[in-house]
Amino acid sequence: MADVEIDVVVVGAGPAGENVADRVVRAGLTCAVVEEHLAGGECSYYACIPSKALLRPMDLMGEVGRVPGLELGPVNVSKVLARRDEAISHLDDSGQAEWIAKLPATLLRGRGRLTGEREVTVTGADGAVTVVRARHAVVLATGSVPVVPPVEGLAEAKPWSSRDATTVREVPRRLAVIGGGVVACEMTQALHALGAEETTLIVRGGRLLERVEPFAGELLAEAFGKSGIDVRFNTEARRVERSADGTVTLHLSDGSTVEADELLVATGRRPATGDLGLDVAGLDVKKPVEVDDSMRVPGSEWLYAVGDLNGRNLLTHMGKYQARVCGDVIAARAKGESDDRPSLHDTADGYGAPQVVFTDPQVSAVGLTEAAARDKGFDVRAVEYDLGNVGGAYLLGDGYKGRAKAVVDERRKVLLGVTFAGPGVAELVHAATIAVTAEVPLEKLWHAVPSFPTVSEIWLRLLEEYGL
Ligand SMILES: Cc1cc2nc3c(=O)[nH]c(=O)nc-3n(C[C@H](O)[C@H](O)[C@H](O)COP(=O)(O)OP(=O)(O)OC[C@H]3O[C@@H](n4cnc5c(N)ncnc54)[C@H](O)[C@@H]3O)c2cc1C
Ligand SMILES: NC(=O)c1ccc[n+]([C@@H]2O[C@H](COP(=O)([O-])OP(=O)(O)OC[C@H]3O[C@@H](n4cnc5c(N)ncnc54)[C@H](O)[C@@H]3O)[C@@H](O)[C@H]2O)c1
Repeated sequence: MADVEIDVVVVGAGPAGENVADRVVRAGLTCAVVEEHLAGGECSYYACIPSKALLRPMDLMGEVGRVPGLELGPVNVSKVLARRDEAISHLDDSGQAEWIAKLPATLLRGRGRLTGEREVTVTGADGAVTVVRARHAVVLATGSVPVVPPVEGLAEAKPWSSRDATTVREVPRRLAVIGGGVVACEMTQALHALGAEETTLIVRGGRLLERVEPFAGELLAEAFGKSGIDVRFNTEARRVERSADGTVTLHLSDGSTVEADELLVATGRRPATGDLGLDVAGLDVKKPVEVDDSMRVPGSEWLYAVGDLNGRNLLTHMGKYQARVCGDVIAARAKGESDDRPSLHDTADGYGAPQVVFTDPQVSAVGLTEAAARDKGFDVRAVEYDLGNVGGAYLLGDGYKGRAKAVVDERRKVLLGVTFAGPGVAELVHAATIAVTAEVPLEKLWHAVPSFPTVSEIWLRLLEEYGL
């Protein structure tokens, strides 16, 4: 048994954990990062990167289809999958391991577990055990794992998780998907475009993307329907079975059945708290690890949690933001400096994280929806505008269809949230993020003149709708 003493120990080398290491090392501390699978985490190999690589051809097909004079050729699926494989480095993390080494930080391969105050025990694949003691902080960054609902026969039918969908080698001809959130919508559309001819989406509720403004899910459902994806709202799987020839049969709550070659379950994720030794710190393994705005566990001097594990916002960019706050605050505290500088508090999560759903139409949003703002007691006024009537959008393609909505705090005259749905709206959301998080008064926003003819002219239209 080897013992290591170091300033900071990070458990989990996903985007959040890696960024904590980066920040503490930049500040002059030493750091060890514990990783049991691939350095780079879920995002790099099984989530953001492969899903977006698979969605890009569908995105371009949509664009080309809207511009007369361009021809759409057949999709070469094997080349699309080969590009996906390049994007995920063929599931080889040596590049990331090198990046960690160059920080420099120490990569410890194995499963990390809290075994005492400031102590993590790492068990390698070969059973070798290393006990690592942190002088200043232990940061947990173990991410999240998919949830499989307790439906009769579902687990036995060996459904796909998002990992199977994003690393797909052979696109099933018949695909069924359970869920109506981001993973379900993105992967349904990607796989349908890549050859899943019969695609059925089984949605428990009455709409897609239930956390964003309703019009976004409605536009997406309309596009799904047009492209031949069969969306069944207000429907649940009651029983699932897989026959000897591999066919999966879903018995649905409305009495109908769906047959498919593969079934993707995309019903959300839960924090990866299992076997992490959270009891050592008196924490409940069934819940996300609660943290304060410096990402520290309340009541602890040394334990922090960043990324999906703390349940604030399950998004890579938010995990990395939290990691920057966390790494910097650990360094400040280690040096006896003030930990009260503005950059040492997580305020962005509180505004409502920016997010892009890379479907066609894309959906991008930041801040609060109108309903959420009203629930929080704000004095709200919301304005909407049809994106198809914006010159820059119209020029992007015939029949451009989209919508935007701004939610205004009437008392302070600032934006609480903005949502866009339509082709190519991904890049619009950062301007909205600046307006929302910097609380730019509408009177000032009026002077941020959008270029003509760009889709950004939507800003002018929304402000005019508001009455400026
Ligand atoms: C299909 C899909 C697509 C997505 N697309 C996007 C997107 O486009 N944009 C976006 O912002 N977000 C996206 N997300 C969400 C994003 O993947 C996560 O928010 C992000 O990966 C969280 O980062 P993390 O560092 O907290 O955790 P992870 O990336 O999950 O990394 C955690 C790491 O910890 C390791 N680990 C776990 N337990 C232990 C242990 N006990 N010891 C040692 N190591 C351990 C794991 O092996 C893993 O490497 C997507 C998610 C899915 C499922
Ligand atoms: N582009 C992106 O930013 C992106 C892409 C993919 C995933 N993600 C992140 O990953 C996380 C996980 O995504 P997700 O789509 O799995 O989760 P989600 O929470 O977004 O959606 C889960 C869906 O499953 C449904 N559901 C839950 N339990 C169910 C049950 N028992 N039966 C039937 N339906 C059920 C919900 O109603 C919801 O529609 C999200 O928080 C998301 O932010 C982000």
